[in-house]
Amino acid sequence: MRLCVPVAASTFKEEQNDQEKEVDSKRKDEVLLNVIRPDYERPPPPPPMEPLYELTEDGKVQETHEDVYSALRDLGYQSFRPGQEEAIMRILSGLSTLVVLSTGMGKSLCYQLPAYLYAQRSKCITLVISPLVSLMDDQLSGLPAKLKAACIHSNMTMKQREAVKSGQVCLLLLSPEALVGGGGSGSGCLPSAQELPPVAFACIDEAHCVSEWSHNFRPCYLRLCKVLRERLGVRCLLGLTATATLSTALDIAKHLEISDQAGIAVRSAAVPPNLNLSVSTDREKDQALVSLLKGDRFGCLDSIIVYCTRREETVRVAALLRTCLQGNWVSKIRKPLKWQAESYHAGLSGSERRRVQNNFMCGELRIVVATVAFGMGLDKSDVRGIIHYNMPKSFESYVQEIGRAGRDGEPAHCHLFLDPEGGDLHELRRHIYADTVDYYTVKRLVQKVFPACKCKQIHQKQQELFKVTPPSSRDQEEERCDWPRERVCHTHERAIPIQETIEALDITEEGVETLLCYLELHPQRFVELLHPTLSVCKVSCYDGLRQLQKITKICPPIAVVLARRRMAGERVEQCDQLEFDVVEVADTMGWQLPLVKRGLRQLQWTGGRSGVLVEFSSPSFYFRSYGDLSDEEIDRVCQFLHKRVQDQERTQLYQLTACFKAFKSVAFCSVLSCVDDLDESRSLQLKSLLSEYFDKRRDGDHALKPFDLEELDKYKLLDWEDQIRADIRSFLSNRSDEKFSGRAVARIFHGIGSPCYPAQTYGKDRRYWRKYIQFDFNQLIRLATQEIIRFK
Ligand SMILES: Nc1ncnc2c1ncn2[C@@H]1O[C@H](COP(=O)(O)OP(=O)(O)OP(=O)(O)O)[C@@H](O)[C@H]1O
Repeated sequence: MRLCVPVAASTFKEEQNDQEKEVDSKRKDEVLLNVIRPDYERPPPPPPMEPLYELTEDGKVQETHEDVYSALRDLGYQSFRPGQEEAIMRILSGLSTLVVLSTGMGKSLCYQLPAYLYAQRSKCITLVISPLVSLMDDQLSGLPAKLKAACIHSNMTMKQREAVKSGQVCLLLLSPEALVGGGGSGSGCLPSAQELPPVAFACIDEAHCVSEWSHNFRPCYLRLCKVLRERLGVRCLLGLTATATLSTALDIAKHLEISDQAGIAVRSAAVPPNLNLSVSTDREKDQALVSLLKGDRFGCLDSIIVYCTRREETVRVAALLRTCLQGNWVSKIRKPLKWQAESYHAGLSGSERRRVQNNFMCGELRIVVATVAFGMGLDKSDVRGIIHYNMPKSFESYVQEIGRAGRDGEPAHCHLFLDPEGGDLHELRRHIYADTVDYYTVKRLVQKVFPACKCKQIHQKQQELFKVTPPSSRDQEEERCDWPRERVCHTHERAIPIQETIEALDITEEGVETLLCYLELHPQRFVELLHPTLSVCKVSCYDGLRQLQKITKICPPIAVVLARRRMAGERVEQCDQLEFDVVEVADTMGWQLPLVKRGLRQLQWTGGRSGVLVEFSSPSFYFRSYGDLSDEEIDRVCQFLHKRVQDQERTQLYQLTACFKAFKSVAFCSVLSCVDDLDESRSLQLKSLLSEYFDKRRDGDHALKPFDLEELDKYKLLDWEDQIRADIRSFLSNRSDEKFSGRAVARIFHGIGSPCYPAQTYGKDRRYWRKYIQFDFNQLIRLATQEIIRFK
């Protein structure tokens, strides 16, 4: 916490002496509560590294130097692929850059070559932030021999850590979590900025996760750029992604602070030319799939991935294929039956998943029937076919998934089965609704995030004390403008327990984190997110009451906790155990949390084993937030958050619907029209629809026009309203001892599990679970809310 009351650190000692002189205990408590240490300043980040090449006088990137070509040869390549040279020269000139290139087009070289050249000039390191820890080892082994690299993980040996610190590696791979949690906060595994060699630049792989408008926004990614700049002093950032619409690319560029148009280095065609695409709307999908795999186009292909949305379906379809493709000859050799098709999903054990993946990688397994869990970072260049048994959730996902075929540039085939009734559409809409929250929930979270502080009263008292005329004119002026330019409160550190919040609000951890991120992204920076921490401290004194009194004298945080309890009227003399929110105590005192925690832990060891046990528990969201927001401002914050959630929902519905319509427009009624020959013109038509989608700038108008959705809703709520209401009433009376919100009921009728209403429990009652999946979710909420009110 910043200063609330200007009392210097030395004053604390004086006040402590006062305590020892046994002054009136009430006075002591007040003193303790007002003790503030000077504000803690984080060590400044190291200065950014000088770029290898200066810009020309007119601010342009220089011509490519001979050193760069020679480095290219050192890494085993003869020439650049499109886009690589521009991106590499920008990074070597210290300019942040975003590279949007299809899968397999060679994005990795854009960080490998500059990392190599920077490390040749001086001892330095390049950070590569990659989302999947499980893939890092594969990534390491695939690097050119000349690049010394390491990856950060929790079980790194001392020797490996030392190698990183002493600059023996030039590339360091790490997950976003390892970065955001490390480098100064003390909780991650990345050495702090002071221990690391200078960072040449940082590369963010899968950079679309940075954009809140992306199909795959990950809250942790948002904090990356901030941490890289503020803690590690990195100025030059390289973003890599294969799937970003122009809008998303521009948004990522904003996060990377790329100001010039040239910063978005390359945008290749959304779909590589060697992929041949087709779509069909067969009613008998199983039969159609078997016909496709027996036909001329797919029958001779060796490596095929079939994507399904649901895990159970992957198992069923794999079994179907094993049966139906029995005795079917494939291209080169007749494979033993068990290698024909296997399923893969995140619910399988690690060893089972590895077995399937390895068999597929070495060409012994022909078909993997998988959920999207399969294929991320798959380094198999000769996958020849991708079949979507269900529709993907967006164009981005589609492009990413088909991009796993034909990475060697040879022709590959992709087919999508589209449910003509829109069944997949309803299934996918459930996932979107699962993430949304209502205004009431938003408000409850906001109240937890911005509890009122006393800064305003203290400030007013100070002004009265020093007879400062209140700056009424300034206040009035501030009232007129949108938000106050300066706040009396300089924010406080707070923690809200993760599990308790999830249960109280019935939102997932990721959902809460996303809302907190939106608050951080707001121009007012309402919160500053810190790495999650254990916020509850329990101190137990085995030697009884007197021991607690004794440690009060040597541990100011304990003294503060007791003082506050005494002031609240509690009889603390009887205590031999204390439990408190350590974040709140540290904030009240203006002390750094790690210092307070360390001090408390040391109580266990004062003079050998002390008979004091100190335990920390309750993993919590940890952040700084204001405490002086007025009621009206709190309402505005809620409105802002709720609108953001609704916009996000509309964007995703837009993407989903746009996807469905586009696929439908190029679909054959039956797969038989494309089992043997490809219809080139329809394949090109779909590619151009995809390009149009990726190139179109939506200028914040992500919203779906209402009629777009209604058009797709075959089932009109009005025709079914009485039946739905009756079912809601029956559900409520069957569970009359439980409390439900309209949203909770709508989720159950859509088959969406949530922390308080899990699928494992509520999914068992098939009378209600998933019953009205085809109806509009928001209308179901409305009906359910009305019935709940009537039911009361
Ligand atoms: N300039 C080049 N000349 C020849 N081959 C190259 C060149 N650049 C990259 N490659 C090769 O292209 C293949 C794909 O490269 P890379 O893995 O970097 O693609 P990517 O765009 O990162 O793909 P993904 O999106 O799947 O991660 C690799 O085998 C790599 O060696």
